[in-house]
This record gives sequence, C-alpha cells and structure tokens, in this order.
Amino acid sequence: METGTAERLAHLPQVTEARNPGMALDLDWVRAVQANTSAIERRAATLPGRRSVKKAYQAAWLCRAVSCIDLTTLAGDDTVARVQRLCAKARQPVRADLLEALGLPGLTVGAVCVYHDMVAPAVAALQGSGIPVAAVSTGFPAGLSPFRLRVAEIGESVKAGAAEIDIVISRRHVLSGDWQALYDEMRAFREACGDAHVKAILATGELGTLRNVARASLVCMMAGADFIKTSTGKESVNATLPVTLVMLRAIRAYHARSGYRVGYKPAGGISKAKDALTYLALIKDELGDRWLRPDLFRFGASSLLGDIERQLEHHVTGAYSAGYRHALG
Ligand SMILES: O=C[C@H](O)COP(=O)(O)O
Repeated sequence: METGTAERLAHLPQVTEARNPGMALDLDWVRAVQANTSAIERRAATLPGRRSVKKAYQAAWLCRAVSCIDLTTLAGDDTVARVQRLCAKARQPVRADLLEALGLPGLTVGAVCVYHDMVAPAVAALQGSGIPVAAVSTGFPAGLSPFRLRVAEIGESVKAGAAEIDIVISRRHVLSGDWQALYDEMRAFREACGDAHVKAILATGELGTLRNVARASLVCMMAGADFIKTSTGKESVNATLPVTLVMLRAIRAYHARSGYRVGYKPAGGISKAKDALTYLALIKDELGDRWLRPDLFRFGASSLLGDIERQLEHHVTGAYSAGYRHALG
C-alpha cells in the first residue's frame, strides 16, 4: 500500500462528490453482465495474505478506517442513553492522548447509523460535530412492509434530521429478474430522500449468485443510489470479499459509463482491524485513492472501532503489549 502518514490524513482535502442522478434503465447492459464465480472466489481468497500495510503506516491507515466507519447500533433494545453514548464515541472515537500522539485531535467517525426512532436523539447528541446521522429505512431489515409505508418512512427520517438513508431493496425483484421493478422501487426511494444521500442495501447474502449481485448493483446505481451497501448485518451471510470485488467492479463500470462515482459500504460482521485494512487495500486496488474517503467509502460496523482502538494503542504506546506481558506475570 502507498505510504501515508497521520499528517497527510489530517490534511485531506474536504471533497464532496456530486450526487448520482442515475440514468435510464439499460436492460441490455444488465442482462449482459457476467460474473465468473470461481475466478472471483480464487482472487478473494488470496487477498488477506497478498497485500500488507507496512507497520510504520498501519496507524495512519487505521485512522483512515475510523474516519470511514458508520458507527452503528441496530438493536431492538436500543435506548436514548445507548445512542447518546454511541454519539459521544463517534465524536471522539479514540482516546484523546492517542489522538494527540497521532496528530489527529479532530478525528471522528464517518456517521452514526440507527433506526428511525433513534434519529432525533442522535441528531441532538451530534449537534455541532458535523457528523451525519444515517437512518436504516424502508422496513429494514426485510423490506416487506407496504410500499407506501416504506416510502413514508424515508420522509419521516429525513424530517427527523437524517442526512443519509440506508434503504433495503426487495430481494424478490432480483431473484425473479424483474429489473424494471427494482429500478422503479429504487427511483421512488431516491425521490423520497430529497437532499439526503441514499445507500442501497442489496442484502447480498440473499441474492443467490454473484451475477445477481452485479446486476442488482448496476440497476440501483442506474436508479440513482449514491452508495451501494452489501448487507443489513442481519442476514446469515453479510459482507464478504468476493461480493466486495463484484460490487467494486460494478461501481467502476458505472463510473466509466456515467462519469459518476458511487460509494461503497460493506456492512455486517466486520469487527477486526486487520479485516478493515484488507478492505481498504482492495478499494485502493480496484477503484483508487479517491474512493478511500468517507464521502465514497464506509464500513457499516458496530464493533470494529473497539478493535481498531486496541491496535492503535498498541502502535502508539506499546502499552497494550506491555500490559499483556504484565498480566502474564
Ligand atoms: O449496517 C451495519 C450493520 O448492521 C452492522 O453489523 P455488525 O453489528 O455485524 O457490525
């Protein structure tokens, strides 16, 4: 991976990508899409070992990962107090002394991601921080409530202050190859979002094939998705490297055709700092540096930050390993 320092990270230009306006549904393009599953799986299997981040730069890359986290709580027992604690963590994701040592006192996560009822408390708790609130919507996670209610839910969350809306698509449209229905649904969700950014959750673990993942990715981008996201975190299979390869290549193809950069959000089951670095290396390989910023890349994760913080402590102070040795006597 290219060299990077905490200082360079601190001075990244604030670039905001133009919203994706979408395009007419191009059915010929969708039908022509292929995915060579065994080649993709072979390539994905080599990724964790193939690319490594030099030790000297790991802290900087871990900080970059922090800046791209959608810090998430999506539990039935979420409370205002829990969301307030999460927002405090979003404002200061890593211990102050570590951030000082890293030269990144202002580092925050990319966004906080919650259910609709927790949008208003999250917006209040993040006031003045510049951290957006993302709401999962449209009958998350299954997306099987009446269509008009799914559209209305988006409007409610935008009204409550959500700047980003994570919608779930109807998996049945993909499984039955009804690309027009998927396109129309995504268009309606996009409209309902108004100025809010829209992330399309494909629930890739329920789409059957990598070819379906590629085709659903394209259709959602044609219908105006600003981000495509792998999973709700509630499917039995969530973000994986093969699915990531397929979605990144769809993003690249869409950019080549339309000139618009669509963001990528792997979500569900990403909890290790090492895995976060593998994802960043893959994004860099497939899409380039421009996609390694929070306006085009997010991790949807509830527990990744804890592991990154532990690794940063280890990198910066060595206290983690010293403490570990002490504990062993
Ligand atoms: O969108 C985010 C996911 O629901 C988070 O999944 P996780 O709890 O496995 O990190």
